[in-house]
Amino acid sequence: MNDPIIKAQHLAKSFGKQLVIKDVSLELKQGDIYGFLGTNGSGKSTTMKLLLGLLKPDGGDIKIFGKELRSYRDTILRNTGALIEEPSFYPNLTGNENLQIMKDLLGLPPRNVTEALRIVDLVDAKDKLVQNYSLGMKQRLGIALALVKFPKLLILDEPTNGLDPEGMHQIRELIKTLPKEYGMTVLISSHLLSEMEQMAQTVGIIQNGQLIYQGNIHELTKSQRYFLTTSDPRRSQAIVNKSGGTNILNQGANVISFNLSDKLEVPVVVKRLVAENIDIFSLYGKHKSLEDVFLELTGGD
Ligand SMILES: Nc1ncnc2c1ncn2[C@@H]1O[C@H](COP(=O)(O)OP(=O)(O)OP(=O)(O)O)[C@@H](O)[C@H]1O
Repeated sequence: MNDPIIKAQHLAKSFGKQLVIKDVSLELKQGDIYGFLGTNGSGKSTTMKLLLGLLKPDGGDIKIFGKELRSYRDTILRNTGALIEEPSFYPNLTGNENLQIMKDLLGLPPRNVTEALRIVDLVDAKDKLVQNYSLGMKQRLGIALALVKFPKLLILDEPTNGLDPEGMHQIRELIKTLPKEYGMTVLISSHLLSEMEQMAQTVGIIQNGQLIYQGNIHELTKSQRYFLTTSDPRRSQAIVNKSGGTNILNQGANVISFNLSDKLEVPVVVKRLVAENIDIFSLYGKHKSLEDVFLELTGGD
C-alpha cells in the first residue's frame, strides 16, 4: 500500500490569541493535483507553512512521504519544492542566472535548469534580466525555482495571483504536466474556484481555519440542483422539505430551488405536489458548478 504523500491530522495554530487554524486534516495521494481552496485569510498560507516546517503547529501531526515532519524535516524538504507568497530572486540577474545559483546551491546537474526553463516556457527569455520580466514571467520563474530540483512534492501558494487570464492559463497548463511527466504530487492553493475545476482532481476547502470539505472535485459537482416553478412556492417549499430536499431557496417569480440526494426522490416530490393540488409549471435539474457548491458549503459567505 502506498503511503499518502502528505497526511496531516488535526492541525491547529494560533497567532497570539487568534486561533487561525482550528482543525485541518489533509491527505494527498501520489500523483495528485490537490487544490486547496479558501477565501483570503481563511488559513491557506499558514497551513502550507506548517506543512513545510516554516511554522510550528500548536496541535496535530504531519507526515510527509510517510515520515514525521518533526523528526525528518531535512530529508522531507530535500524532496519538496515550494513557492510561498512572493517568489524571491536577484532582479539584476537573468532568469537563467537565478536558476544556476539554485542549481549550484543544491548541487544539481545542469540539465535540471534547461528542463525547468522549458517547463515554464522561459527558454527564450532566459537571458533577460529578471527586473524586466512581466509578472507572469516572474511567477513562472518562481515555479521554476521551486521545481528545479525535480522534487517529489511541490507546494505552490496562489501561483496565479494577480495574473491575467492568459498568464493563468499558462501556469495551469504547466502544472497539469507535472504529475504525468515527472511523477510529482502538487498542492496548490487558490481563492478561485474556476481555476481548480480545470486543474485539480482533489480539493480541500478551508473556511475560517477549518477544513469543510475534502474529496474528489467531480463528486462535489456531480449532484444536481433542482428548479421548480409552481402555483404555490410557499407550500411547495414545505413539501420539498418533507420529501428530503435540502438547501431550499425561494428564487422569486414562483421558483424555488433545492438539492435532492437521489434523483429517485424527484417523482416523490412531484406526486406530493400534485396530491396537494399544486400546479407544476416546470421542473428541471442543473449540474452544480463548483461555485454553487462552495456557496452552499460556506453558507454563502
Ligand atoms: N505571522 C502572523 N502573525 C499574525 N497573524 C497572522 C500571521 N500570519 C497569518 N496571520 C493571520 O492568519 C489568518 C490566516 O492567514 P493566511 O495567510 O494563512 O490566509 P490565506 O488563506 O493564505 O489568505 P491569503 O489568500 O489572503 O493569503 C489571517 O487572519 C492572517 O491575518
